[in-house]
Amino acid sequence: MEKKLAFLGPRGTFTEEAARSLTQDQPISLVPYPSIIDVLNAVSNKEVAFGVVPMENSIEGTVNSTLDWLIHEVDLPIMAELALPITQNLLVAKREQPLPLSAITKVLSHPQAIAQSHNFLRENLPHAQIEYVNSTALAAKTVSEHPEEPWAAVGTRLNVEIYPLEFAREQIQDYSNNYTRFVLVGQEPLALPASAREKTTILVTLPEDFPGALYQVLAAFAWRKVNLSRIESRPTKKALGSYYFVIDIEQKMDDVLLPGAFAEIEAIGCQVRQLGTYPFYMQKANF
Ligand SMILES: O=C(O)C(=O)C[C@]1(C(=O)O)C=C[C@@H](O)C=C1
Repeated sequence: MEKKLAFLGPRGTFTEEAARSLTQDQPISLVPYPSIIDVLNAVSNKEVAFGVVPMENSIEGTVNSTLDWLIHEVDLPIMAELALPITQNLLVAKREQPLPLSAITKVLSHPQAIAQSHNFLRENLPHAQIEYVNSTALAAKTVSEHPEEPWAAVGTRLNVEIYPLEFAREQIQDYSNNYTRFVLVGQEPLALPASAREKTTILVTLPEDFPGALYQVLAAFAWRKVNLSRIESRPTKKALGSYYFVIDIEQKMDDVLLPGAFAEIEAIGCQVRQLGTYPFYMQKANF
């Protein structure tokens, strides 16, 4: 039976692009889900074997719902990561007379996409109301279904091929070097292409009232010359001021260095949980 992969839908999201790229040529059917949480729950409940969700954007930072759900609500390994170049476009329903920017009353999109285009929107559409929705493609679909309304969506080029839409303006993101990292999670192994870069992500909980604990955690990696590429704190949700540290390590899990570092960190009273050890891919931009 063909395996299924859940992605943040509807059709036409950046997440769909990432999912297609990660599963090229494999007999896997892609199924859209309405939210990041629905994707992760579908994998966790074994409705589908795999899921792809956004994890971090180079302009706006971490997608908190992804990280928090992986930490608190489901226990799914990260199996791969893909960084995709992101270009945002202003899309309007196809009509006989083009809609001038000054006539647009409402702009719909995902909060990350709006945040990536703040300057453009403030300068060109200062009077338009902003409406946040679950994905860029949902915004695009909604705008295409209401051609009578002077609305616009911020989203991918792919939407113009899927829905009856046209470009009001192309490439409206505030910074050209805009990337989003997407992660593949799953319940079973998947054959993935080899990659020159591998990563391991861990979650570290510090003991209370231990001065210098974070310093010691970092020291365990530093003296082993293990490269870290991200350290992020997220609330444990148990008390104000209590945090987890999510750490990305630039190598895959091995038998010596990382177990040694984790044992050293645990010896000072920290807890270490592995969120995944996986290949990392990066798609080149043609901005
Ligand atoms: O709405 C989409 O198209 C998504 O795939 C989500 C998402 C995100 O959550 O960051 C993905 C990439 C872009 O950064 C904007 C939105």
